[in-house]
Amino acid sequence: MSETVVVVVPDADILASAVAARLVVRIIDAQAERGWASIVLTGGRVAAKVLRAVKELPASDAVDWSRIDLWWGDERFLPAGHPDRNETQARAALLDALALDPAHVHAMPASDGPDGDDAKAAAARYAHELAAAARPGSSELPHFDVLMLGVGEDGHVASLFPEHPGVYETGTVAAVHNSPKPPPTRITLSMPAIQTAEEVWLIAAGKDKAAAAGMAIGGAGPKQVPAAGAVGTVKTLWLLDRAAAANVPPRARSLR
Ligand SMILES: O=C(O)[C@H](O)[C@@H](O)[C@H](O)[C@H](O)COP(=O)(O)O
Repeated sequence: MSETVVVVVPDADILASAVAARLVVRIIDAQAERGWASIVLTGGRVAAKVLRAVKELPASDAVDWSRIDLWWGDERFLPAGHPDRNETQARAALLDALALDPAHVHAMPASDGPDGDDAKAAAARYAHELAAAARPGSSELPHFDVLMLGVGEDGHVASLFPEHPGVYETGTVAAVHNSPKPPPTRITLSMPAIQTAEEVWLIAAGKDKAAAAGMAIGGAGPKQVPAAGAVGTVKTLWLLDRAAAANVPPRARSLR
């Protein structure tokens, strides 16, 4: 049974630093335990702050960045190198400064890639890439030590939006059209894929996220508030600043 822990820190800057420190330790532990780490990145402003904080963290030098798989939970379906792509922003924030093995950095396809502007074909390609790295006992997905997610004001995670077709996806990867958050076309892990991660970390800062965090932690339905469905097999971690935690029931809070 997965446990849910809610960690509340004073502000967005401290949140980014705290998540960065937690991520580095988690990667180091995974590499000590399994010789490898597998992390799923996300997009958005908070995620970029976290990655920048990792780059500034001295302990990041304790990570063997050649022994890690990086995946994405979603991507804006734009040409390679487009500044709005989550991959572009992650590379600028951190990845280009690391001695990563390029073969283990699994960016989602771009709209000028082998499938052109066919987002459905590009989603299928990423599903195939995931399956090719599947862990023992699974035919479709690798082991994910940590899957990070930002949280939208409407309660979306990755590119799974309230009552949008993607939240009904039963496969591992879906194409998203007419996204409520621009750009309109995206690729996203499905909720069932997200739920295979050992730990799911939901990271949100600011008062505009308070409603979504409060509803998700308070037990809202995952179709209406997708963040409510983003749970890990071992742990679900809500990492919030005080403003985003304003609606979280006190009983749910734990400063661990
Ligand atoms: O591609 C995206 O936009 C993200 O994957 C999206 O799910 C993001 O994480 C949330 O919208 C939160 O974004 P902010 O942290 O910028 O509010």
